[in-house]
Amino acid sequence: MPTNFTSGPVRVRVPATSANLGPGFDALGLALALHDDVAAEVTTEGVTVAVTGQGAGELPADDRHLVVRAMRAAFDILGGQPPGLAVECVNRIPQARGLGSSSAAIVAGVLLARALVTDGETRLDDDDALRLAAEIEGHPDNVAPCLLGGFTLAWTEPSGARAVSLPVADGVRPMVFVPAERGLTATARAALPATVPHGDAALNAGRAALLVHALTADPGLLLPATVDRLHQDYRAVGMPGSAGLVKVLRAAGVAAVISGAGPTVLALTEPPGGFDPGTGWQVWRLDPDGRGAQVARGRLGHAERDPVAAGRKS
Ligand SMILES: Nc1ncnc2c1ncn2[C@@H]1O[C@H](COP(=O)(O)OP(=O)(O)O)[C@@H](O)[C@H]1O
Ligand SMILES: N[C@@H](CCOP(=O)(O)O)C(=O)O
Repeated sequence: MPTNFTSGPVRVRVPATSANLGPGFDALGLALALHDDVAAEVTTEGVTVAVTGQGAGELPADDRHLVVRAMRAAFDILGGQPPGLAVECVNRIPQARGLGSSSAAIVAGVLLARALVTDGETRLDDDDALRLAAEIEGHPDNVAPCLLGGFTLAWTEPSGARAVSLPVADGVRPMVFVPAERGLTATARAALPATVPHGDAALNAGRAALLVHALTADPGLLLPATVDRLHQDYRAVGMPGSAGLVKVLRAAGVAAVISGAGPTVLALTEPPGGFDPGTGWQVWRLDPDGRGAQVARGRLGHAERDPVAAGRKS
C-alpha cells in the first residue's frame, strides 16, 4: 500500500536517560526530566536540519544526522520515503556523556516518521518502535526509558527488544555530575572484556534484582543495590575523574554510579549537604521522567524553544 504523508509539522519531546544504573548493564534504565525537542515536516525535496543547543554547529545538517537516519529507517518500514524533509532540533541533553543523547535522537526520529504517515501507528506500533530504536542503537537500555518513561527493564528476544516500565519510588533523588570531556559509548563498549568471572556475574545478577526492589519500593537499599562488577571498573581507566567521583560519593553513603557508558556520574540519593565535587562538573538535579517520549502536532513553540528549561532543577 502506498504511503500517505500528513501535511504540516509534528513534534516530539524526548527525555534523557541513564542506563545500567550500576549492575543492570544493557538492561536497566531511568528516564530523566531533561529533554530534547524535535520537529519535522515533509517537504517537496531535499533534507534540512536546524540544530540549536547541544551539538549546534557540530552535527551534520543532512542525511547523516542521527534523527534523519532513524526517520529513514522508520520510513522504510512504514512503506516509503517522503520527497523531502525539514527537521528542527532544540537539544538540551549533553552529547557523548552517558545521558542517552543518541537514543533520544533515534527515538525522536522513529516517532516523528511514524507521526508523519497517516496510518503510521497501524504500520509501526509501539512494540515495533521499541524494536526498531533498539536495533539502531545496538542495545535497548536507553531507548526503553526514553520511549516509555520511568524505570525500565529491557531485554532482547530473537524477535527483538522488549521492555516494561515501573514507577520510581518517592525518595529516589537523581543528580547528575556532567564533566566537560566527552566519551563515546562505542569506545567504552570496546573496553569491556569478552568474558567475566562467574562470581562477578553472580554478584551483578543479585544486585540488579535488588535494584528493582530498591528503586520501586525501598530507596534505603540503593547503596548495596548499585554495586557492579561487569563494566565500571573496566572503563575506569578511560574516565579516571568520574571513577574517582563515584568512589568518593559511595564512601559518603551516596548510591552513585557511572551513568550509561559515562563519563557522567549519576547519584540516585542526595549527597551530604555542602558536598563539593571539585571543579569541572556541571551538577543538575533531575527528577525521574514518568511519561517518556511525547508526540504532538504542530511546530515547536515558545516552551519547546527555551534553551535551558524542560525539567532541569538546578
Ligand atoms: N541530538 C542528536 N542529534 C544528532 N546526533 C546525535 C544527537 N545526540 C547524539 N548524537 C550522535 O550520537 C553521538 C553520541 O552518542 P553516544 O556515544 O551513544 O553518547 P550518549 O551517551 O550521549 O548517547 C554523538 O557524537 C552524535 O554523533
Ligand atoms: N549499556 C550501555 C549504555 C550506554 O548508554 P549511553 O547513554 O552512554 O549511550 C553501555 O554501558 O554501553
